[in-house]
Amino acid sequence: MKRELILASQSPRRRELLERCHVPFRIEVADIDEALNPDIPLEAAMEELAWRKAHTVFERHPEAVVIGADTIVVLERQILGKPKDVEEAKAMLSRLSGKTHQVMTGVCLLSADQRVCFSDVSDVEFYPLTAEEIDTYVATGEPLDKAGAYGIQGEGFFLAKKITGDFYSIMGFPVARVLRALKKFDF
Ligand SMILES: Cc1cn([C@H]2C[C@H](O)[C@@H](COP(=O)(O)OP(=O)(O)OP(=O)(O)O)O2)c(=O)[nH]c1=O
Repeated sequence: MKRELILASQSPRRRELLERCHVPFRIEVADIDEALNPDIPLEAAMEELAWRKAHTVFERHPEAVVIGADTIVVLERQILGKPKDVEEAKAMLSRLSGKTHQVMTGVCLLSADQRVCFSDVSDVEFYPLTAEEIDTYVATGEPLDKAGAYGIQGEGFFLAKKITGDFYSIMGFPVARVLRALKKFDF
């Protein structure tokens, strides 16, 4: 039996990257509390959060294959999520300036008979940023819906000096790894 594929994400980046896989899918957003479990290692907590997103939608469609994902930025063991306003975006970028941080993405694929969850970590080194560069970038509006207040794929291209890891995972979706994991599912 062929199953329907559902992406449980409102992220336009995840939709765009899954579209590259040439597999039919639709989107249904899981509106959940995105708090991370502080009692387990961060990688495991990211996988659990991705699982919660996928499972919320899977409960409504138990015949489907559902994908959930979540992305955070980690600087010196502190988590940077999405900035709540322009001031917080500027503060986040000032903290990231001249340093190396991690971008962690948790992914979970779920069906009635299978569950594949993993997390993927990349290192990103930023150039030292001037206050003017930060102000100009924040004025584009791009940082506000993004973990760590930047989008490497967009106007934020000028921030990073070095990336070690999967570029697409930094965008929010390690698409090659997801496609490989999807091959185990019948849909
Ligand atoms: C670091 C970084 C993050 N991001 C984005 C990816 C994610 O959309 C966002 C992190 O927020 P998430 O909570 O992972 O995702 P979301 O709220 O956009 O969607 P949903 O919860 O429904 O799945 O930051 C970029 O687009 N580029 C980058 O370089």
